[in-house]
Order: sequence, then C-alpha cells, then structure tokens
Amino acid sequence: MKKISLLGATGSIGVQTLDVIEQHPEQFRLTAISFGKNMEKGLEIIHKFEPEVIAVQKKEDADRLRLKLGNSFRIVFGEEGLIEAAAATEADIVVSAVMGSVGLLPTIHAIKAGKDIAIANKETLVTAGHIVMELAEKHGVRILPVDSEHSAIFQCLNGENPKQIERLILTASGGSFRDYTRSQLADVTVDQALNHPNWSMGAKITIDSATMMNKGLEVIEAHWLFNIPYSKIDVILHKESIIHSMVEYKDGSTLAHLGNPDMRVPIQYALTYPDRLELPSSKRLNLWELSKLHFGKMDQERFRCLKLAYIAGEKGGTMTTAMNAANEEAVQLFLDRKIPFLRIEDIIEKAMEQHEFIQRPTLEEIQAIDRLTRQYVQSLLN
Ligand SMILES: NC(=O)C1=CN([C@@H]2O[C@H](COP(=O)(O)OP(=O)(O)OC[C@H]3O[C@@H](n4cnc5c(N)ncnc54)[C@H](OP(=O)(O)O)[C@@H]3O)[C@@H](O)[C@H]2O)C=CC1
Ligand SMILES: CC(=O)[C@@H](O)[C@H](O)COP(=O)(O)O
Ligand SMILES: [Mn+2]
Repeated sequence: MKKISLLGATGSIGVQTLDVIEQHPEQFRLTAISFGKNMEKGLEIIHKFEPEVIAVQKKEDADRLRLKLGNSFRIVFGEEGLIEAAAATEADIVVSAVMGSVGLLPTIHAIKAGKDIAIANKETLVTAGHIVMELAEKHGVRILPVDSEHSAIFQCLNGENPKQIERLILTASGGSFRDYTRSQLADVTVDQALNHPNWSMGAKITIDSATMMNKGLEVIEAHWLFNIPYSKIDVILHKESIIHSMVEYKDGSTLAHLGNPDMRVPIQYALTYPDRLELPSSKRLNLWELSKLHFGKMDQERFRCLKLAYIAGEKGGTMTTAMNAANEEAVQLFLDRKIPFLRIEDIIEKAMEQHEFIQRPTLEEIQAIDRLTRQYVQSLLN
C-alpha cells in the first residue's frame, strides 16, 4: 500500500490522480491533500477519500472546514499548511500538482523529509531546478516525471546509458493557435486560447500551450530532470499528441513513447515506477490510425516564448526564475482580460532584461527575484 500526499487535489492533474487512486484501492491510500479555493470539490474529495491532513489556501476556509468536519481531520492553511501536507504526513510519495512556483517550498520540504516526488508542477524545476535536483540527490529521493513528455522520455531512457544520448526530442501540439499567423494573434480572445486541441487542462497551462511557453518550460524541466545540455534538447511540432516525446541515440536509433492523450497513464507510472499496473480506463491506441500523424519544424520566431525559454535556460541562474514569475503574472493578466495575448511575451522579455541576474542563487535569492519580478510586471500596468 503506497501512501500519497496530493498537492493541488482539485485541479486537472489532482482529479486525474484521484481517479487513478480510485481504480486501485488496494494499492494506494490518500493521506493528505491540498487545494486552493474550490471548497465544493475539496469537500467532495474529503468525504470520498478521508485524508488525514487537509491544507487550504486561506485561514477562513480552514475555519469553515473545521466547523463542518469537527476534529477528525488535521486542517491547516497557507504556505505552512502546504508544507505540512507535503512533508509532515506518513506519505511515501508527494504528487506535486499545484499551479505555479508556490509548489517550490513544499517540494523542498518533502524532499528533506525523504519523500519521493511525482512532479507535475514544472514551474518548481524552472524556478529552482539546481536546488531541487541537488537536494533530491542528497536525500536519496526520486523525482518522478508526471508531465507527459518527460514521462515519455523517462520511459525511453529506461536502462540506457545517458552518455549514448544524441538528443531529446519533445513534441509540441502547437496549442490553440497553431494555425494562426503572428498578425492573427493580435486580437485572439481568452476563450479561444482556452480551447486546447488535444488536452483538457487547467487554465494557466492551456494558455502556456497557446504561447508555446509550456514547451519552453518543458525544455528547462527536461534539462534538470535528465541532466542534458540545452544544445541536445529539440522541439518538433506534432499536432495529434500521440507521440509524447522521443530520445535519439548515438547509433541513429530513435525511441518514442506513444499513447492516446490521457494524463492518467503518466500519473500512474510515476506512482508505480518501476512497476506497471493495469489502467482499465485507458483507451488503447489504434495503430492503423498512425498514418494520420503530422509533424512540423518548430519556428522560434513564430513562437517567441520558446526562444525566450532557450535563452533563459542557457543563461541559467535566476534568468529562468524571472522568466517563470513574469510568465505566471502575465498569463494571469491575460486571463483577467487586462492585456492582449501578444503582450504576454513582451512582458516576459522585459522582465528578463531588467532583473538583477544572479548566477548561482540561494533559495532566498530565488524567492526575492520571484517576488520582485511579479512586482515589476504589475508596475508595467500602472
Ligand atoms: N493539466 C495537465 O494535464 C498537466 C499539468 N501539468 C502541470 O501540473 C500543474 C497543475 O496543472 P493543472 O492541474 O492543469 O492546474 P489546475 O489549475 O487545474 O489546478 C491547480 C491546483 O492547484 C491549486 N492551487 C492553485 N494555486 C494555488 C495556490 N496559490 N496555493 C495552493 N493551491 C493552489 C488549485 O486549487 P483550487 O482550484 O481549489 O483553487 C488546484 O487544486 C501545473 O504546474 C501544470 O503546468 C503538467 C502536465 C500536464
Ligand atoms: C499533457 C501535457 O503534458 C501538457 O504539457 C501538454 O503537453 C500540452 O500540450 P502542448 O504544450 O504540446 O500543446
Ligand atoms: Mn507536457
């Protein structure tokens, strides 16, 4: 029986993780959850899974929950609460599925407490990859990828000597506006941007897919997870999201991981690694449909956010922290209909240029750059 702490239980990855847990009641037990504001969904999860620890964002929500549920649960809140749900429980593994760099501190505390991490929250690795990976090595814990591309690469790397890798090839669907020219992007709406062609995901990552920043974050995520230089990480367009990513080896062999787009597959693999379990709900691939797959060359001038992510990744240090914080703020501004779509990339570029760069930042310096960058982005609107 594997005990799981699930951060971001009410979100897209959170709900699909619960579905995996429900399909294997004899294998998994949910010991802790966190969620933000969605009390209705949160209560539904609490009644169904009865986790011992519940972390919410706000004190008022924690008070409301205590009134409703009595003393049978440990109800905590805020940053401290999130850390408690991640680190101070019996869990063997923490699924990090919150949105944004708020996932960093709980992940660090969970690693220090010796928990394996199933990481969906890519912003944690983008903002502080060197700290997270070094800590994981020091404490002997596994950082297991949940992101579909990274799970694919992880499976293609299984048992291979990393020295034999020629390059990693991440596939990108192209997002909601893949067939638009740059001039057509000028007046796209939030509702159009939220309409991803292949995946049903949270709002922030869906906008990231539309700007191609999602692939940029994933390039940086791959760099940290697999310790591969940026010069050996490529991105290609692949409309159908059937090939989730590939690894090309020195001898010219390319290994690919295929499957219908269903996040429950990589979520479950991270929970069961190195074993596999049946997943009755997963739809099998129809191999004769593969003749309909499409591939295209990535154009970094059309998708400027991807270019910015390569620049930030190569520079390293706090450049990826600033890029990530600016992206989180800019995407929220777009979702709030305060800026047009194309302003997102302008804001990120400006924030990267103006921030005071540190080559090897401490955790405190990363937190400071994250905070200052967000303030800078807000100041651009005044
Ligand atoms: N969805 C997907 O298919 C994939 C997602 N990912 C990554 O996984 C992460 C989660 O994505 P997704 O599930 O789509 O996102 P969602 O927006 O659907 O869910 C986010 C979860 O985090 C909670 N949350 C948000 N902000 C905070 C905060 N400040 N403090 C505490 N909790 C918070 C939300 O709570 P509430 O809703 O209750 O407010 C919710 O439970 C992201 O990093 C994303 O990039 C990676 C690959 C695929
Ligand atoms: C499901 C998943 O892993 C997402 O990150 C997905 O890859 C988004 O698709 P694109 O960024 O390729 O549009
Ligand atoms: Mn992905």
